[in-house]
Amino acid sequence: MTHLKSRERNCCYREKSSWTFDLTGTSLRRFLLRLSGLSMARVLSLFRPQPVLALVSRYKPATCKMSMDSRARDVFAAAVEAVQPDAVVRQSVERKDDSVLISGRRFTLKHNLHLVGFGKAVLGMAAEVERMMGDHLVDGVISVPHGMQQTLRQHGKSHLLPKENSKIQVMEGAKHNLPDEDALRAAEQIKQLAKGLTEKDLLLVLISGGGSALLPAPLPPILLQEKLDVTRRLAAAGATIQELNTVRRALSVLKGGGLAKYAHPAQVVALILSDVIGDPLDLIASGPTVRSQVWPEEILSILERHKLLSCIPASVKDVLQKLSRKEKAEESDASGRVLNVVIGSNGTALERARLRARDLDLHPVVLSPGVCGDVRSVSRLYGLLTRFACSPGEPPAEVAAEVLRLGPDVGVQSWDLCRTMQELGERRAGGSGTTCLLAGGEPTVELTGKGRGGRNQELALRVGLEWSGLELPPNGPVFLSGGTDGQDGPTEAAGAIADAGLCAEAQAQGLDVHEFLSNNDSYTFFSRLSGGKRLLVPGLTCTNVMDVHVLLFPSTSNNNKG
Ligand SMILES: Nc1ncnc2c1ncn2[C@@H]1O[C@H](COP(=O)(O)OP(=O)(O)OP(=O)(O)O)[C@@H](O)[C@H]1O
Ligand SMILES: O=C(O)[C@H](O)CO
Repeated sequence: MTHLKSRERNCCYREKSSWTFDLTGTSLRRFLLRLSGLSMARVLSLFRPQPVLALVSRYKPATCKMSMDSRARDVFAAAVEAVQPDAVVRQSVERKDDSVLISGRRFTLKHNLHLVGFGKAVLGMAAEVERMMGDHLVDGVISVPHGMQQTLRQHGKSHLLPKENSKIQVMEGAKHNLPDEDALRAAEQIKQLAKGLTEKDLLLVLISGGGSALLPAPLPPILLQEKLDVTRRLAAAGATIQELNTVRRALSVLKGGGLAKYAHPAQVVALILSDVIGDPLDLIASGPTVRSQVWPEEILSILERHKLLSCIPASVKDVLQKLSRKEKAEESDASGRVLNVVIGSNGTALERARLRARDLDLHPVVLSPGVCGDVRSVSRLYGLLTRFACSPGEPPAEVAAEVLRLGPDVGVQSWDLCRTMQELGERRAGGSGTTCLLAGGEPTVELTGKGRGGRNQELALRVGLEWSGLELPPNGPVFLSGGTDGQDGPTEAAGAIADAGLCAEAQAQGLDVHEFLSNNDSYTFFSRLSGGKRLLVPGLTCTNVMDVHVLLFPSTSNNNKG
């Protein structure tokens, strides 16, 4: 590897880190040939459809010096690859002769398997289930985002599509992540499939983020439009996903355990790719396989908190009144025949990112998979941790105190903050090389402007701003924030990368960081800055476990070595 020219090296890594390159291209083959000394035949055999990063990661670039930016991108790509829909199914479902093992339980297959699914990642999950189960799969219906199949084909991800003549009916709907008539029809089909099952049947339910919008079934007499209005107003008023899905559950036929009830007496196994902090089963896609008690008072208090009580439709009030009357009467024993299994989460992504960081000769430190709160507080946290990790001299005591004070605002426990600061402190004192701080979660942005952006790009920009006044090593730090679904808000980017020179570079190019921030225009900012080189654009990833943050700190004792 050492004999590769530096331009060629950079080119290889740029391609690898953005993991969208064309595998039929020649540059990666050349790279592998030179790097590994493998025969041409062996290298060509590696170019079968398989996860790109897994392929490249076998060839650890031991002596090659990647830029900080490339390493951050590479670690993010590894995080996303760990939660690819087909991979998470393969890792959690084991087919053994005529049975299937899931989470330590064995289920007998007798051409009795049925499948339903809803969410942004279930297409690839369903395709994998069909491949594994063969003839035992009798039928299936999945509800996926509008345009998903076409997009997968265009992105060369046909392996995530069910085969031709598949037994699975794919229904697309919920344009812009909002329930619509198409999604309503899909929900009805799913309900009918579940309703027809007997005790001999096994129903696999595939669930991932975006599932709530893809499985709308309002309780009569509520109309779809009325339910949509309520959830839309709640979201616009800043309701949390917990509040939003608590309300959705109460107003829905299938959410909050409704689907499992319809499938009774069949055995139900739900495979869940979590996109909610803490992986709460009853909230992910509003928990269609998790029986939950509805307390009308709770719903009313959520609506009151967001000043929406006066504008809820009569049909919603009607349903809430009826619920309070027959609250207990409706309990069913369906839950005894239901197994809910989380098969992938932000934690899964962070764990793979940690391993990849090690491969890249970084020293990984995992902060938490539960970072939330306003991006201003989160960027403040990362600014403080940067001072703690790499400002010259001993970190002032007030930095640690402020980090701990911020904990509740950003959803991170004191224990995790202390452990992280201890590790960063030890690295400061003795470690050489680069530290890789990893975190995940879903911060929020208070939208006040009319620009284009997303929470990841806004967070990266704010971290760059935090760093602008600090005295930092010349070769770092670098911060990457990216949405694992490949889309940050309504933009083509998944996120962006910041470094300590970001603000100065912006100023030199006539871009006013504060102006872009106050207009929530982070995408326009990063697109204009240096030809968009700091944007993270992996394209559609077909998965979703919230966001991943990668913060690289160069060693303070070794500033010039990176
Ligand atoms: N101009 C903007 N600048 C910053 N953030 C924005 C902007 N526009 C939208 N957002 C944020 O983007 C988020 C919506 O993004 P997105 O469509 O990726 O949904 P999501 O929350 O990731 O949904 P899911 O979990 O289903 O993927 C909201 O948190 C919203 O505040
Ligand atoms: O679909 C939903 O409800 C959200 O993505 C959370 O799971």
